[in-house]
Amino acid sequence: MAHIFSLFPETPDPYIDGKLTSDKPTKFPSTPAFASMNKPSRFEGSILNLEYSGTIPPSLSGTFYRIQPDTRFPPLYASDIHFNGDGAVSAIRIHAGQADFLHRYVRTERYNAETLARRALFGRYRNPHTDNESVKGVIRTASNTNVVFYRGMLLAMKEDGPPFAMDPDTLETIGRYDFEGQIDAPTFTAHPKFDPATGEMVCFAYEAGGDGSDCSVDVVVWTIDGDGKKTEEAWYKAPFAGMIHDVGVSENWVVLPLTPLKMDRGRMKKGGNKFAWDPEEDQWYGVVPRRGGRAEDIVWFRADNGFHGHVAGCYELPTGEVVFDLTVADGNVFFFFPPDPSVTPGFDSVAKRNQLSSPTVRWIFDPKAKKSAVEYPEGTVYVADERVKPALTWATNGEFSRIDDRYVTKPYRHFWQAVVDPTKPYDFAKCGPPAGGLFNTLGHYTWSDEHVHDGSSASGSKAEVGKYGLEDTYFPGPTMTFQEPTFIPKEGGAEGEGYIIALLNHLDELRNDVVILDALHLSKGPLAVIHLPLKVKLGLHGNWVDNRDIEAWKARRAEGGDVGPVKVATEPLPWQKAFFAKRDAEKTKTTNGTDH
Ligand SMILES: C=Cc1ccc(O)c(OC)c1
Ligand SMILES: [Fe+2]
Repeated sequence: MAHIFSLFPETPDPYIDGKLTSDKPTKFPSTPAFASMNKPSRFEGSILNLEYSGTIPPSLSGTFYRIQPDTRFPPLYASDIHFNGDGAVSAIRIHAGQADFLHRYVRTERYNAETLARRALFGRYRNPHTDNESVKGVIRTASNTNVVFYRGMLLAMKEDGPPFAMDPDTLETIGRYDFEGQIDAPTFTAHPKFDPATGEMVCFAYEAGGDGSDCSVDVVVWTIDGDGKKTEEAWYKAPFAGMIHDVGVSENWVVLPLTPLKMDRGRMKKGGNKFAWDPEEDQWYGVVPRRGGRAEDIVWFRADNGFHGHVAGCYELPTGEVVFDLTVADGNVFFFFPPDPSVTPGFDSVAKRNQLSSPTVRWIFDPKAKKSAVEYPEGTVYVADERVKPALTWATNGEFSRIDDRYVTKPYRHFWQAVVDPTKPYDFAKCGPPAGGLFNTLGHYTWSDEHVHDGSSASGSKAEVGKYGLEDTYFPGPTMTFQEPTFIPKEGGAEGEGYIIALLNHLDELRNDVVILDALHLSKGPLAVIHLPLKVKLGLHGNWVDNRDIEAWKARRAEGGDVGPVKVATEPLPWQKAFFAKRDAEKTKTTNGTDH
């Protein structure tokens, strides 16, 4: 019998040569970027008392915030990618052994413009040359990569634009946040780091010198103190306009991993990709001082080609050297940014996609290393004379490293990852290709004593310690994958004592659960599995916020509180003012007929 839908007349494909040709498209492209676990969810809503199995630890009281890209309207280009979707935030609120759910989009400028038009107006990922004329000059960030609790607000962040502030209770968007006028750069990282010793936020931006879409090589690093005051701002030149996604922060240094994913203005103007993988380029690490940095204080270390994942820990040795741990894959993880044949002909990074390995790599940098000033077209770049090699490579094969954030800047022993274990069964028949990667396992890694440089030693037996440390994993079954694991500290507990919370993807049912595990004993399996009755989507990053912090800040942010309500940006960014001034000048010129 014919399926009932097949009785409808065939609707014409709204995409011709990959471009959207209809004002009222009725369907998303049928590409993997919009299918399976990544089919747009597009809802907002709330659920009280989610179902769950097991026991939610009664002491847990707080909210797990996480964010996902979730495209709202059929995109202007059929080849659109997951990373271009609108930011949608989930709040999993846990209290007294129960869990509630709230899910809302970030009202960015992009969101508001597209809502008015009821259709997509912004084109390809970070390429304004592909946008509808009506939105030129509008901040185009989708705020879809991280959601961070900062001084009583939630900041939704994506590295191509400024953060947007949301109410942690209602997830209502308050507006664009410019740190009360202190930061007016066009871009801002999605990975700020908080120093638990000082209460400072260390943050940075790349492609920061111009309008945020012009492939600038300028990198800026800021410190905001615990009272919200900007105390440091230092500008540096990178050797090329490439991606700097995550960052390492130690007591005195900041490490900026520059990935060989390169921007190109010419390619962008032709409507092409923002980034292209350069398999012939080095990976670079810029090391800068946390305090009093000047342009000439950066040291750029070069190493053989590699693809940076997320940072685990970063800290200093008694010698003053900086330990920096992150995953580094041996090829292009972002298959949607392939090599540009006009730059590196003959490379096909898509073919290698499913054979990449992604170990945890430790680098040890000497910030005082001998360096040379090298003249590049866009400025002087300070390059270490000696190339660097990994101090060690631990074959963890994961991504989304997280630590106990109370150990940011300090020697640490534990980290967690979403792990790819290809030796485990996978039900391809039920699930198809695993959207977002086969992260079928959660991993907890414990560095062995000789690799923890704080003079302490692990309690208990060392019998199981392998080459670099212990591995403790949880594999739930052949139809499931994980999103990023987030650590929840136990009050007063030692490093690693607490819980891991993560989204679980049911690839067969297209539904999500939220799992809570004992962080130091993943292999025992979840303490609780909270069941969402629906699919959210594949997300990026999340953070746990203790209810006491939320409540304390609510009081401080109240009218009459000691800090007062969040003050969002009131003026356009400098690049927008320049853009509108130029456009107005051009309009006046043509309407006055001064050209004739
Ligand atoms: C995971 C990395 C990453 C890097 C850049 C992005 O724009 C992004 O958007 C979701 C994600
Ligand atoms: Fe990230």
